[in-house]
Amino acid sequence: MNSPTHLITNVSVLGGEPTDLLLRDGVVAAVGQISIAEDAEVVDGTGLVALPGLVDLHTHLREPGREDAETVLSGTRAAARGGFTAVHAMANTEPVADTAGVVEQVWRLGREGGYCDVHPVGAVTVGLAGERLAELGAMADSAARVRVFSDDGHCVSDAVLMRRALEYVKAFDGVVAQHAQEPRLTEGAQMNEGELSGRLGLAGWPAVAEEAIIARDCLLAAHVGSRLHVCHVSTAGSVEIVRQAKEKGWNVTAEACPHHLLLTDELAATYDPIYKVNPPLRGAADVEALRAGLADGTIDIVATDHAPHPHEDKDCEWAAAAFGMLGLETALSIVQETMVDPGLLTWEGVAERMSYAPARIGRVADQGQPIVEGAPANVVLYDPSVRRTVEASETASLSRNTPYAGRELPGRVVATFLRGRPTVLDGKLC
Ligand SMILES: NC(=O)N[C@@H](CC(=O)O)C(=O)O
Ligand SMILES: [Zn+2]
Ligand SMILES: [Zn+2]
Repeated sequence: MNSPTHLITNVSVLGGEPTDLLLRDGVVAAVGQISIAEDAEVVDGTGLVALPGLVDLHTHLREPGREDAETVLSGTRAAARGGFTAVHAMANTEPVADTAGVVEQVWRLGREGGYCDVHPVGAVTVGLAGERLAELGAMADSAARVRVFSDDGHCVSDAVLMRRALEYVKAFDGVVAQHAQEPRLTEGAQMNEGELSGRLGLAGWPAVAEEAIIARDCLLAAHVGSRLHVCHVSTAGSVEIVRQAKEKGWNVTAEACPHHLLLTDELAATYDPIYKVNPPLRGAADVEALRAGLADGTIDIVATDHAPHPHEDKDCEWAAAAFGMLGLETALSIVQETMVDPGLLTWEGVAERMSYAPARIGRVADQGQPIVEGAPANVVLYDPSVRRTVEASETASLSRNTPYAGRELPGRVVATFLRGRPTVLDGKLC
C-alpha cells in the first residue's frame, strides 16, 4: 500500500532529546534534524514520546463465531487506537483455530483490514478439548506462519499432552503459551480465594492452582529443552517460580496484564461482573510483586488479554457472567500509571516489554524494532502529559466491558503508523 510521507517534528524517541523523524515508503527514512521534506505531511511531535509499534501477544478477536462481541476488523481498530501494530489472536474462536484453514482465515482478515498485523495463535489441542494435539505443524507451515500455540481459556492440564506439545513446537521454533489453571482446584471458581471470597460467598480461585501448573510446565520445558510462555501471571508466587526458572537458565517467558498491575480483588465486593476475569484480580501484595517482576525483567512482557464480551454476557449476576475485560485501548495508559510514573520503568523499558520482547517471543520478524534509520516505520506517538476519563462508549471495540469506565487515566495515543501508513492520527482512526 502506498502511503504519504510523514515528517514528525520535535518528538522524543523513547524519552530522549527531541528530534525529527521522517517516515517514507514504509520505513524510518531519517532520524535527526530534518529541515525540508516538501512532499511530507507534518505532524507536530512537541511533547510527544515516540515508541515502536506495540505488539500484543494475547488478544481475543472473537472471529470466527462471535462477531457480535468483536471482529478482526473491530478488534484491530481498537488495537490501533491503543498504539498496537501487531496482535496475536487467541485460538478460542468458534470454530476453534486448530487447523491451517481457520488460522489462514484470521490472518487474511487482518491483512484485509489493514489496521494492525494479525498473527493467529494456534490451538494446542483439537477443539481446546485437551484430548489430542491439533495439527500444529500444518498451522506453522500455513500462510499464517503460526509460532505461538495456546489453548487459552483452558489449561493444557494433561502433563503428557503438554510435554508432547512442547516437544513438537521445537521443530519450527514455536512456543506453547499456557493458561495456567489447575482445573480440579478451580471448579466453579469465581474470584481470588481468600478472606474476601469467603465473606462474599463466591467460590475461590486459589493462587496454588496457577502456581502448580507454572512450576510443572517450567520443569517440563526444561526437561524437553523447549520454549514455554506463561499467560497472564497473576500471583506473587508465580513471579517467584518464573524467577527461579530463569535463574536456572530455562527457556521460560511470562506476561502480566494491565488489569493485574492496577486492580485488586476488593473490586469483587461490588459484585459488578465487569471485574470478573480469569485469572482473577488478586491482592495488593500480588500487584506489587507483578510490578516488581515486570520492572526487573522476570516478567518479560505486558500482554492485554483483551477479552470482549457482549453486554448480555456481562450484565447479569456475578456467577453467571463471562470472564474477561477489554484491554487494548487502555494498556499503555495503565503501564504509564503503574510502571512509568512511579519510576519502575523507563520508556525504553516500555518499548522492550510491549514491543521488542513480545515480537521476539512470537517470532515476528518485521515488528518490534528500535526506531532507527532503515527500520520498518511502525511507530506510536504518545502524549504522557494529558489525563483523560475513560468512556466505555468511545471504544472501537464492539463490546463495552472495560473496567476503567469513569476512571481517569494518564496519557493518550495521538498517532499510530503501520509501515508508514497512519492508522490513527490526531487520536482518531484513519
Ligand atoms: N481472560 C478471560 O477472563 N477470558 C478470556 C479467556 C482467557 O484469557 O483465559 C476470554 O476468552 O474471554
Ligand atoms: Zn487465559
Ligand atoms: Zn486470554
